[in-house]
Amino acid sequence: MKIGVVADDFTGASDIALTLAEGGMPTVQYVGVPKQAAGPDVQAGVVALKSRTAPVNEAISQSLHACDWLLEQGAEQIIFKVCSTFDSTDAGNIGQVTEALAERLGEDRVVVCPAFPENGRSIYQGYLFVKDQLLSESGMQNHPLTPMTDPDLRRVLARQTQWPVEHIPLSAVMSGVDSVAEAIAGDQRCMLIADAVRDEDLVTLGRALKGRRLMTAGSGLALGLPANFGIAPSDIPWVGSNGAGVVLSGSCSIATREQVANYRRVAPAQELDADEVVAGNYSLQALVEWVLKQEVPPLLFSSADPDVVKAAQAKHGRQAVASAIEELFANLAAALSQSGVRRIVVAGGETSGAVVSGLGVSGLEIGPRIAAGVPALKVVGQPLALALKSGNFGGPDFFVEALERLGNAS
Ligand SMILES: Nc1ncnc2c1ncn2[C@@H]1O[C@H](COP(=O)(O)OP(=O)(O)O)[C@@H](O)[C@H]1O
Ligand SMILES: O=C(O)[C@@H](O)C(=O)COP(=O)(O)O
Repeated sequence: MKIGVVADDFTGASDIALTLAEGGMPTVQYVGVPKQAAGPDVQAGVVALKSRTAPVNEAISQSLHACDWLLEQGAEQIIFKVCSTFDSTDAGNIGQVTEALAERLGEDRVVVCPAFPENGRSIYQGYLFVKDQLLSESGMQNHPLTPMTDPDLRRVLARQTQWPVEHIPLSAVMSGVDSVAEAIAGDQRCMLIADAVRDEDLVTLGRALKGRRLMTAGSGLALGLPANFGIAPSDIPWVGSNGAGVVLSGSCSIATREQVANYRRVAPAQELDADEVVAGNYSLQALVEWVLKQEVPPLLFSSADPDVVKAAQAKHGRQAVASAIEELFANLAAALSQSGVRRIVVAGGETSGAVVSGLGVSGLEIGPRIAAGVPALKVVGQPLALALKSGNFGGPDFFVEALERLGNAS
């Protein structure tokens, strides 16, 4: 293994796994820290955790455990994969986990760069933009678990770490590899938010990071890394899994809500109401039976507008409602797969974490892209294909495209 990734959620893990696989590295996504060694051919290992919203100490211990396993597999470089919208709260935990990993790896100066231009996430003057809007005006200010209300990543990160936070401006990045290397060099330990607005900027940063032990990043920064190991881009083979399909959507992000609205027009759909979920009023068996009798892959969704989400949270508590919905999706996925469903499209990072845990998956083979940041996935040892879609990724017809892609041969 050359590159090891500690990913703070499951959609994020498959996002960066796709970038590394497209970059030519045989890549496997692990679900949690494996008990056994990685296969001898794996060049990039991505350990998917569900630590993004975990308490700081738990996130640190899970991340260190993952890092240690990756180092044991021979990883020369560790990426702490965080969200391209820097999803976190003032309590953490990107800063604290970065500190802990840096101490473990003996790294004093850590570049932090969540930019992902292909999906509209760029960083300029330390501010994160989503397309043409500041992060805090992009809809992410309404996220159910990690509302992002401050677009200045230097301030956001400074609230999560004792380390000084510095900045690598776009002018330095555009000046090339040497100028970035100069900005990274220094005696004082710090985290450096790096500007990047184009893929070329990420490639420059990636080249300047050759030999560094740690970086904290979105999937974009991985664009430039395989080349540091002399590896060239390649096509990813795929043999799809045909059979019954379903879409499970627990994401309340803007892109997902549009995808839900569109898919409802062409397929049977059932909304899962948060109050009813918390009250335990849904029968798993009835939902499974409903899915199995549909001719077109149906949609089950709890995705709702911000005012509906806020009302449910005020009534039941933010974490309680999220956990109840995640548990229902996890149980549903397990029951559906046991009943013969072979293609599952999931929308939402936390939701994906719950679903994959419910399915009892240990590893995922990375297939070709369905959309930027979203690969087709094959479950190791099960006849099941998955798509784990980040809340804000994918075009308006993503669910149709994903179901088709999962079923097809490449
Ligand atoms: N109707 C709802 N009310 C309150 N919380 C919800 C509702 N639907 C989903 N959630 C919760 O919101 C969170 C969405 O997060 P996630 O799945 O990561 O989506 P995204 O990828 O858009 O961030 C999950 O924890 C989910 O259980
Ligand atoms: O970097 C990204 O945006 C994604 O890879 C990611 O982490 C998405 O998280 P969710 O939006 O919570 O799915």
